Order: sequence, then C-alpha cells, then structure tokens
Amino acid sequence: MALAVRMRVPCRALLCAGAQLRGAALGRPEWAAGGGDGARRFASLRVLVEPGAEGRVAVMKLKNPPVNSLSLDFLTEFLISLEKLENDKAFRGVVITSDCPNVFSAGLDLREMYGRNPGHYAEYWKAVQELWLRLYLSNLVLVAAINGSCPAGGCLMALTSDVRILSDSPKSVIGLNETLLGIVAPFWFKDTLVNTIGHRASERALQLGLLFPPAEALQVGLVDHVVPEDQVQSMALSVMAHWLAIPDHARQLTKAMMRKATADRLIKQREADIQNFVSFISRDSIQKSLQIYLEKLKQKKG
Ligand SMILES: CC/C=C\C/C=C\CCCC/C=C/C(=O)SCCNC(=O)CCNC(=O)[C@H](O)C(C)(C)COP(=O)(O)OP(=O)(O)OC[C@H]1O[C@@H](n2cnc3c(N)ncnc32)[C@H](O)[C@@H]1OP(=O)(O)O
Repeated sequence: MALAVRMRVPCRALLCAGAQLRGAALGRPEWAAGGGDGARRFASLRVLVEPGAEGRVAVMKLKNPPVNSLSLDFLTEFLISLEKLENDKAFRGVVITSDCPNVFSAGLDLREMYGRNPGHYAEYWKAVQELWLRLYLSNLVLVAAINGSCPAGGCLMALTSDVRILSDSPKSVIGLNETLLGIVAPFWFKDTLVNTIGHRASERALQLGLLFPPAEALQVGLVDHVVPEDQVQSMALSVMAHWLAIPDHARQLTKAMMRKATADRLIKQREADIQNFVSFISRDSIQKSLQIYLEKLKQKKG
C-alpha cells in the first residue's frame, strides 16, 4: 500500500486550486445528489457519475456534446469527479463511457490549442498532463467502454484504463492520429501506446496516424474485446467483476510496478514538457495545420 500512496501524483493541490477557480468561473460545479443512491450519484455539467454494480463500481459518462472534446472545463470537471471517486472507499472500480452518440471522445479540444495565448496553452497542457497521470496511476480498476470514435486524446484516455472494450461499429475507430493533423504525439502518449501494443506496432501506428477499425484494433492489442454496441457496458461490468475478484492491495501494487517508470518520466519533467508544448503549438506552421484541420472538419458537414 505504501507504494501506492507514494505514487500519488504531485501538484494535486495546485490543480485542485485551479479546478476550484475554474469551477467558480463555471458558476461552481454542482454535485447534485439524486436518486436512491444519495451522494453516490452525482453530476457536473459535463460528467455524469452513476452507480454501476453492487455499490462498488461507478460508471462515469462523458457528456460534453457534440463530440466529448477534452476542453479545459471538461478536464476540470472530470478530474474533480475522479478525485471524489478515488477518495470514496466504497468504490473499487470505474467504467468510463460516453453519453454522446457514436463518439467516445474526439480527443483534445482543438479550440484550446488554436488561436490562444501562451498562458492559456500552458494551463491547458497542465490539465492534460494531470488527466493522464491521474488515470494512469489510479488505484481504481478502470475499464473503458468505448462506444464510438476514439481518436488521439480520446485514445490516450482509453489507453490509461486497465481494460478496453470497443463497440463493433464502423464509427468506432481508435488510435493516435496526431500526424494526420500535422502535430506530434508527445513522448508520454507514445510511451502509453508502446506499453500497450509494443514498439514496432506503435511506430507504424504513430507515423501513419492510424485509426484502427474494431477488428484491427483487437488484432493489434489496442483493445481487449470487441462487442456489439448494445453490449459494451454490460461487457465492461462483467470484465470489471473479474478484476475486482483480485485483492486490491496486490493488484494496485502490481499496477504501480508496471506503470510507475512511465509516469515518472513525465513527472520528472512536467514543466519542461509544458514549455515544449507551448513553443510547439505556438509555431505559425502548427497553428496553420490546426486551422486547416478545423476547416476540414467544418467543411465535412457542408
Ligand atoms: C515535439 C512535440 C512536442 C510537443 C507536442 C506538442 C503538441 C502536440 C500534442 C497534441 C496532442 C493532440 C491530441 C489530440 O487529441 S488532437 C485532436 C484530435 N482529434 C481528432 O482528430 C478528431 C476530430 N474529430 C472528428 O474526426 C470527428 O469530429 C468525429 C470525432 C469522428 C465525430 O464526427 P461527427 O459526429 O461527424 O462530428 P463532426 O465532425 O461534425 O463534429 C461536430 C463538431 O465538433 C467539432 N469537433 C470535432 N472534433 C473536435 C475536437 N477535437 N476539438 C474541437 N472541436 C471538435 C467539429 O468541428 C464540429 O464543430 P461545428 O462547429 O462545425 O459543429
């Protein structure tokens, strides 16, 4: 247990203070207790948390329409919800899924990375780092119930889970497609992928910006199960029951043993990573790439 405690991510106080500030800006996140489960069911504007099974599993539903992009406000609310669950001893596992049709998450919010100032980019990147660290080192069993498209930052989020279940639908593609946008997946995105599918498969997937359809995602090991769309959540809960059969302390220490070195690489150079991001994203050439990509997304509609 000691290792698990030591592993808690630093800068918690900092991010939480930031979260409260942003919460205030949002008109304070309202944790509306509701239903027969009392305080165990709560919601902010963009994250719903519902009881999953036997009171020890929670289902977190991402609700940032239309595409669950990971905006700063969304990240703030998600991190507050996750912390509430981590601190509630009743919960041992969390299923993460989407409340938006056909999209698990469109990844990082491009509007947070385009046309803003360096201070904003730094604040945003710190929140993205925090999301990854919190999820990757979580003591909870995390199961991603991926019920739709899952590119880039959405894929990163899924990769932090202990198990990934993907819906068998043509819309459900998953991968780190950053190069298609003319940007580069940071080293800790890459490390998380390598830890999941190995070096060679990652090299190919990252350079080509591959978005894998379900059968290929399963074959390469990016996801653990592919099931019909209406069975994603039930499969997630059934897989969860298997993982919860393992004593927490042994499983948590093992998870820490597997993931700590990867997390430490970022923890040791968080500030440098932020500066790197700010200078990279502020380049005219990168801003131009993002502008073109955003325009393409808009044109797709018309
Ligand atoms: C040396 C290196 C050093 C440091 C590295 C530094 C920086 C680089 C790191 C950056 C890492 C980036 C990670 C990311 O996650 S980038 C985001 C990548 N995401 C995508 O490519 C997905 C884009 N979206 C889509 O493909 C589709 O929207 C999707 C998800 C398949 C859903 O399709 P559909 O249901 O048809 O919906 P629309 O496309 O019509 O979209 C509706 C609406 O949402 C807007 N939108 C979509 N995605 C995003 C997004 N990621 N961010 C913000 N907004 C998004 C879209 O434009 C539409 O808007 P509208 O106003 O037209 O309604």
